Amino acid sequence: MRGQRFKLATFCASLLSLAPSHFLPLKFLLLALLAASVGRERRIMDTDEECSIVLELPETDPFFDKKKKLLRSKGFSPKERIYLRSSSKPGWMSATVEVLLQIARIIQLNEVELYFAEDDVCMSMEFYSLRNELEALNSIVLLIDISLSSCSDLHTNILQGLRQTILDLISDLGDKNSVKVVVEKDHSCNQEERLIEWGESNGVKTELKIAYIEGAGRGAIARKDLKVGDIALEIPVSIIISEELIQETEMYGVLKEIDGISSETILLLWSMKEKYNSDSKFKIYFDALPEKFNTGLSFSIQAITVLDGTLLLEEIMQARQHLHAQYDELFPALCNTFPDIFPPELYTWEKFLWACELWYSNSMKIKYSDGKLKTCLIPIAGFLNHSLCPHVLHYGQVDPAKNSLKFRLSRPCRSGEECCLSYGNFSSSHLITFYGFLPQGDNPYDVIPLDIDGTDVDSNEDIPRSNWTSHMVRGTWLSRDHKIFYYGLPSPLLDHLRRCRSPMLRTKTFLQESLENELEVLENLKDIFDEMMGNMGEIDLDDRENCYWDEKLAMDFKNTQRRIAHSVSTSCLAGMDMLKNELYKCMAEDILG
Ligand SMILES: C[S@@+](CC[C@H](N)C(=O)[O-])C[C@H]1O[C@@H](n2cnc3c(N)ncnc32)[C@H](O)[C@@H]1O
Repeated sequence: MRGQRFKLATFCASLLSLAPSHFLPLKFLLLALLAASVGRERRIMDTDEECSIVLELPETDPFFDKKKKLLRSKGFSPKERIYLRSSSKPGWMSATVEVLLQIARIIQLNEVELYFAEDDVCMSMEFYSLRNELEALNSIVLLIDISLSSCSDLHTNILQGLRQTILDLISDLGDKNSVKVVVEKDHSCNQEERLIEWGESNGVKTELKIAYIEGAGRGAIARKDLKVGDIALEIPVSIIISEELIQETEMYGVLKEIDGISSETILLLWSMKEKYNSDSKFKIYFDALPEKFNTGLSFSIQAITVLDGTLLLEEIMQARQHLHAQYDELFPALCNTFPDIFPPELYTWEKFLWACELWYSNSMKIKYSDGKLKTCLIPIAGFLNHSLCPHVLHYGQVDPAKNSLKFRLSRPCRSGEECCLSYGNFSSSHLITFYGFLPQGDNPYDVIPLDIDGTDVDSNEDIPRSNWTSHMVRGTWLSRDHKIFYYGLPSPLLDHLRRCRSPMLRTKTFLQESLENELEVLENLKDIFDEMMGNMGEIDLDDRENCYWDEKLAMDFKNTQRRIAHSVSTSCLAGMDMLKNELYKCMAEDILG
C-alpha cells in the first residue's frame, strides 16, 4: 500500500532542475542520428559552419541508471551532443527536433512516468505526459537560449529557427490540451480586487485578474496575450507569509519550547489567530480566503461511505485521525495555560481543521536565496488553480536579484484564458484529500498502488531485472502497446510477477512453458482487479445531481477507480485470449510433429 504523507503538503515545490547545458563552439559534425535526414555529411570541418547543443542526464538524477538504460535502448548516451547545421535538405529541422525531444523527454521523466515508460522501449514516437512534454520542450528552449547568448552571428539564424519551431510545438500542445473554462460573470470579485490593489501597492506585478471559474472557485485570468518566458505574476518576498514573520511574536516564544513541533504547525497555529486580527498586515489576504474549504478532510460520513472499497476511504480516515491526534496534543492545554495567547474560542477543532485545509490546499514550498526550503502562504498566487497542462511549471525559487517569486510562463496564455499552475504530480486520491477536486482530463499520475511484495526474487541471470521495489497500475487506455507480453500493463509489474511465479524461466518467449506462466500471471492479475471492482460495488450516477458536493466528489472518484480497475481487467482478458491462441498453435505444432 502507498505510504501516507501527512506532513503539510506542498502546493507545488517543483524547482527548476534542468540538465547542465553547454554551448559548444562550432567546428563539429552532424550527429550520425541526424545523418539520414540531413544527408551523409559527416565531414570534419574546421570552419564556423556548425554549432551544437548538449543534452545531459545529470549523474545526480535519482533515476540515473533507469534513465540511462532507457536512453541506451533508444540509441542515446547520457550525454549527447546534437550538431545543428543549416541545411537546404527538407526535414532537417524536424529530424533535429525529434532527436532533441526524444532525449529531453527521458531526462525529464519523473518516477511514475518512468515506471510506465519501460513498456514503450520499442516505440520510436514517445509521449509520456503533458507535464513531461512541456518540461522537455522548455528545457530545449533554455539550452537554445544559452547557446544564443554566446554563439556567433553565423548561428543565430539556425538557433532562432529551432527556437521558433519548439515554441510552435509548445503552443500547439497548449491549444490541443487546454481545458475550456466557464467564467461565472455574476460573482463579484471586490475582495479579490482589493487584495490585488494591496499587493500592487506592496510591489506585486501581475498580468492576471481574478474571476470565478465554474467548478473551481476563483481563478486567475490573463489580462492580455502572454507568451513563453513572460512573467504572469511577481510577488515580493516581503508579502509572503513564512516562518520568519512570526519569530518575534509572543506565540512563537511559547510554541518553540514544545518538543518536536514543526515550523509548519507553528505557522498554522499563528494563522488561526491572525485571521481574526483586525490590525493584521495580512487582513485583506485573510478576508479574501474562503470561509469553508471543501477538501476530503471535511468529507461527511455519507461521502466517506460512498468511498467504501477504495483506498481513499482509508487515506481520509487516517489523515483525519492524525490531525485529531495533533489537535488533542496541543488543546485545550495551550488555551488553559496561555489563554491570552491562545483564546479558546479561536482554537476549536473546527477552526483547526479550517487552518489545516488552508495550509494543505494553499501553501507552497519555496526555496529562499539562502537555500532554505520554507512552507509559505503567498497572497494572490493562491488564486491560481491546478491544471494537467499548466502554464507555469516552475515557481518555487526566490529570484535573489529581485528578492521576489516569479511565475514565468512555460506555455502561452491568451488574453481571457485561465492561467494555471501544476500543484505537483498527484493522484486523484491525494488531490481529493488535500485539495478537494478531481482535475479535468486524464491524470497520468492516477495510479492504483499494489500491495505486493516488491523485492526481487532470485532469478535466471539472463532475465533482466527492473529494480522497482513497489508496483502500481493505471488506466491501460494510457498505454500504446497492447501486444502480447505487454497488454497495456506496466512492464516492471509484469516482469516482477513472471519472476515470482517461475524465477528460472526464460520469459516473453513463444515456448509453451513461458506462455502458460504468462497466462497464470494475467489470470491472477485479473482476479485481483475483478475483486477490487466487486468490493467497490456499483455506482448509480443518476443520483449524482441530487447529492452534496462531497458525495459527488466521492462518486466521481470511485468512478475513476472503477474505470482503471476495469481497464486492467479487460486488458488481462484480451492478453489471455492472445496467449491461448499462441498455446493452441504450440500444441498443434507439437501434435503435427
Ligand atoms: C490554491 S487554491 C486556488 C484558488 C481557489 N480556487 C480559490 O477560490 O481560492 C486551491 C483550491 O482551488 C481549487 N482548485 C484548484 N485547481 C482546481 C481545478 N483544476 N479544478 C477544480 N478546483 C480546483 C480547489 O478547491 C483547491 O483546493
